Amino acid sequence: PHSNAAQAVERNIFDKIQNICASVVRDLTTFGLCVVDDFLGHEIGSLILEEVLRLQKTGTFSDGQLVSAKTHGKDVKTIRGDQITWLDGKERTCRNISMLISIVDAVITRASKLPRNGKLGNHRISGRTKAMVACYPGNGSHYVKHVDNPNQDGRLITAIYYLNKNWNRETDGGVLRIFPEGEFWRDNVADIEPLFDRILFFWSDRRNPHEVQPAFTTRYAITLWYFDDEERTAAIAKYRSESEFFLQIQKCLHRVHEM
Ligand SMILES: Cc1cc(NC(=O)CCC(=O)O)nc(C)c1Br
Ligand SMILES: [Fe+3]
Repeated sequence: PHSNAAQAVERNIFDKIQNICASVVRDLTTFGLCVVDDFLGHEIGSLILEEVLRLQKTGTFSDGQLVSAKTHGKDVKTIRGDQITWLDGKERTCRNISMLISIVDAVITRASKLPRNGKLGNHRISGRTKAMVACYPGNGSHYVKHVDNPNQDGRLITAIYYLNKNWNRETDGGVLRIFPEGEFWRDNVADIEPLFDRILFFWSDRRNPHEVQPAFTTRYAITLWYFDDEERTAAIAKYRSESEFFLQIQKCLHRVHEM
């Protein structure tokens, strides 16, 4: 039962989705990345943040990966890196995160269907990963420079929604530094602050190596990866045949042992 106010919010958001799609297509095509601020508005953004904080309190986050902090080349201590949990958006306790997911789905789906546009037009996007909710503990943990999809695993677009109020890069760090390929960028980098209610889209492949600089305040983000149909189908087929291949090898080795 939607109240009039909720209906008004929903209409407002779907209006916003229209013009966000156009800028996503234009910016992805031109710059390889797209930043949209004030994506859902303060109220809905805060509801999403509350759900993430509740998830963290109820301990659903995995223990962050252990990263060794080196000083003068010596492993001095291992610190906890980002803690993550995966949501498919159907969880009853995460209605607002589910709404975020369906809104980002709507943006990506519409953007991929916009008439005659850049590279996005040639891609059919019909699937995505679950939503990865990440929390950097703010103990100086960072994320090393990497490419999300270096070997054609099917992921075309990375979408990251940030939840950090009053973020100040000078004191809090945690900037996402992207090293975009492409004419426009030359040797420049794109420093993206993980600001509250900001969403970032970028090509997941080698066009966008990126790193998270050390964060000194707890840093939350929700990431979705959208699949290019063709590449994903091929990746699954490849994976199946490879695992089939390794199963054959194992059987042979097993027989050898039995001889
Ligand atoms: C687990 C995992 C996390 C990330 N996250 C980022 O790159 C940080 C983006 C940000 O929070 O600004 N990337 C990959 C390829 C994997 Br796998
Ligand atoms: Fe990444």
